[in-house]
Amino acid sequence: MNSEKLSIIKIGGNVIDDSKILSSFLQDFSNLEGYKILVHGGGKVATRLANKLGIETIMMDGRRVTDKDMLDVTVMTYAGLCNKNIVAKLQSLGTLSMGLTGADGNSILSKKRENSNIDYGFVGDVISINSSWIKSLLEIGTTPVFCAITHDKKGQLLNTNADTIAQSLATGLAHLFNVSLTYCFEKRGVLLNIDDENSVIESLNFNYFQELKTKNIIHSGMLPKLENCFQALQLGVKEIRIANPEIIKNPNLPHTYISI
Ligand SMILES: Nc1ncnc2c1ncn2[C@@H]1O[C@H](COP(=O)(O)OP(=O)(O)O)[C@@H](O)[C@H]1O
Ligand SMILES: CC(=O)N[C@@H](CCC(=O)OP(=O)(O)O)C(=O)O
Repeated sequence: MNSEKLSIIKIGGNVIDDSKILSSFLQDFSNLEGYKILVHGGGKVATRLANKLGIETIMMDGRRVTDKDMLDVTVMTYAGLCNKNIVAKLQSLGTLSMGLTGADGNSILSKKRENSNIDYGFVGDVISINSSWIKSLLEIGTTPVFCAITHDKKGQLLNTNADTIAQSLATGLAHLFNVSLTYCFEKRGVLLNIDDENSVIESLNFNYFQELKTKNIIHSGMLPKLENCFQALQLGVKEIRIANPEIIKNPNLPHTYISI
């Protein structure tokens, strides 16, 4: 194992949607030393665009049901609008970055979801990542910026939850780097009371997660996020945090540390 540190940071739709928060985050991300990868969602932006086009949004357990029309919306939004805006801003900050879908460099291979009670449509579950290619990008000084689109290597693009993309990259690179994974969103961390920013759960393990899920204290988009965290820990990722984007600049701010 290479002891070199790799920081994988994921930002969600609410961060991307607020230009002030996004700019401030990208400045901090640019200042971050060492190997790094940015993963972004953009669910909120896709929902808004779909709405403008008269396409209904259906979310099940925090995941988007993606028919052909919705797939087009998500590809345009995530791989186009969001990804290219972020990459352009990073270039302006002096970070040599490259925007990628999973099809680019065959970097993230996935499989259309089957065997689910719900027909999610064109939603992909990650099978593998092209870790050696991603490593070489990092080694030539490039910062990859991944969006939430993958492919099946048969010519089909698939919509994949951005939290899962971050987790798959983290686990797929854990044999090559000392990986830390940070999920940034609009709140300070996982909260005991969603309306109280001061109720951050500082440490969350799997049993406590199950308890809070049963009590509906953790729900919606937080469910796939945490499921991804526990999977990543089992597969060798060393450090996982859920936090506000401010954590990048100030690691001592309250946040949620995930453990098995
Ligand atoms: N206990 C909780 N603490 C914090 N957020 C929670 C909790 N339970 C549910 N959530 C919801 O999860 C959302 C984060 O998930 P999601 O929207 O998928 O994140 P992202 O912005 O990273 O895409 C929060 O905006 C919040 O509405
Ligand atoms: C299958 C699935 O749910 N894909 C997500 C991908 C984007 C995403 O994850 O965006 P956030 O991080 O902003 O939520 C979606 O289309 O909403």
